Amino acid sequence: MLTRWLACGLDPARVTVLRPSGKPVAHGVTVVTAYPAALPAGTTVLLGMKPYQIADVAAGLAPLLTAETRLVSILAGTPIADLRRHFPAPRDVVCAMPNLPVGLGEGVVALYTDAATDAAAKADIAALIAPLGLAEWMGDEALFNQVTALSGCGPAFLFRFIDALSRAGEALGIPADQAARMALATVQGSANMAARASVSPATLADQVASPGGMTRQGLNVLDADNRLLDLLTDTLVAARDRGAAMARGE
Ligand SMILES: NC(=O)C1=CN([C@@H]2O[C@H](COP(=O)(O)OP(=O)(O)OC[C@H]3O[C@@H](n4cnc5c(N)ncnc54)[C@H](O)[C@@H]3O)[C@@H](O)[C@H]2O)C=CC1
Ligand SMILES: O=C(O)[C@@H]1CCC=N1
Repeated sequence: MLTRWLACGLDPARVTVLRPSGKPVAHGVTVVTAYPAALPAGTTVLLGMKPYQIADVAAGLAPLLTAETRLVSILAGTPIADLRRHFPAPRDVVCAMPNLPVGLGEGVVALYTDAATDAAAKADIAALIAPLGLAEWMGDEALFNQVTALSGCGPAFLFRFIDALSRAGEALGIPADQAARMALATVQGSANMAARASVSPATLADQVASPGGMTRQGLNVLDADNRLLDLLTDTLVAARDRGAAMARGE
C-alpha cells in the first residue's frame, strides 16, 4: 500500500513506520522501533502487524490514540468490535482488506466501517484507498471474511492456477520455460480482455469454444459435476472459516 501511495506522490516525510526490526522501508520514510511520546494531530494509524499481535501492539499504541486519530486495520479476521475494544479512543475506525496487487494500483480493497465513524472520515479514507485499485465498501461486516477469502487471498489462488496451467502444459510435453511464459501471458491477456469486455467471463468462455472444437472438450472437463466451481467454493470456504477461527483467537 505504501509503495503505491509513494508512487502516487505521497510525501514520504508524512509517513512514519513502526517496525521492530528497524529496517528501512522507503527513501524519506521515518522508521522507528519504539512508540513516540505522542502522535501529531490528524494522524491516521494503519495497523499491519499479524492479527494475533493486536493485544501486544495495543498495550503500546492505544494510550497514544485520541478521539481524533483515525484507525485503519488490515488485520485479517479482526472485526471492528475487537479493534474498538483494544483501541477505545478513536471515533473513526475502518477495516480494510487489501490484496497484493495494490502495489501496482491494480488491487482490490474491501472496506467496512460502523455507524460511529464520521462520514467525512469515511470519505477521506476512501480517497486514500482510491489509488490502490478497486475499492468496495461492504454493507455487512458478516461478509468480511468471505471477501477476504475472495479478493484478499485470491491472488494466491490465481498464482496457483497459473502454476498449474503451466505444469499441465509441461505434463503434455511443452518445454517448462515456454509453458510458464505462455500460461502467465494467457492469464494476463485473458484478465485484461475480461476487464474490458462488455459480456461476462462466462460468455467469453463460450466465445472461445468453437462448436465441436477443442475448447469445448476442455470446458466439459472443468464443468463436469461443477468440478471447478466446487473446488473454488471449497477453497473460499476454507479460507473464510480460518478468518472466523482467527476472530475467536484460535
Ligand atoms: N499478505 C497479504 O496479502 C495480506 C495481509 N493482510 C494482513 O496484513 C498483516 C500482515 O501480514 P503479512 O504481510 O503477511 O505479514 P508480514 O510478516 O509481512 O508483516 C508483519 C509486519 O508486522 C510488523 N511487526 C511485527 N511485530 C510488530 C509489533 N510488535 N508492532 C508493530 N509492528 C510489528 C513487522 O515489522 C512486519 O512489517 C496481517 O494482519 C494480515 O492479516 C491483509 C491483506 C492481505
Ligand atoms: O493469509 C492471510 O491471512 C491474509 C489475509 C488475506 C491475505 N493474506
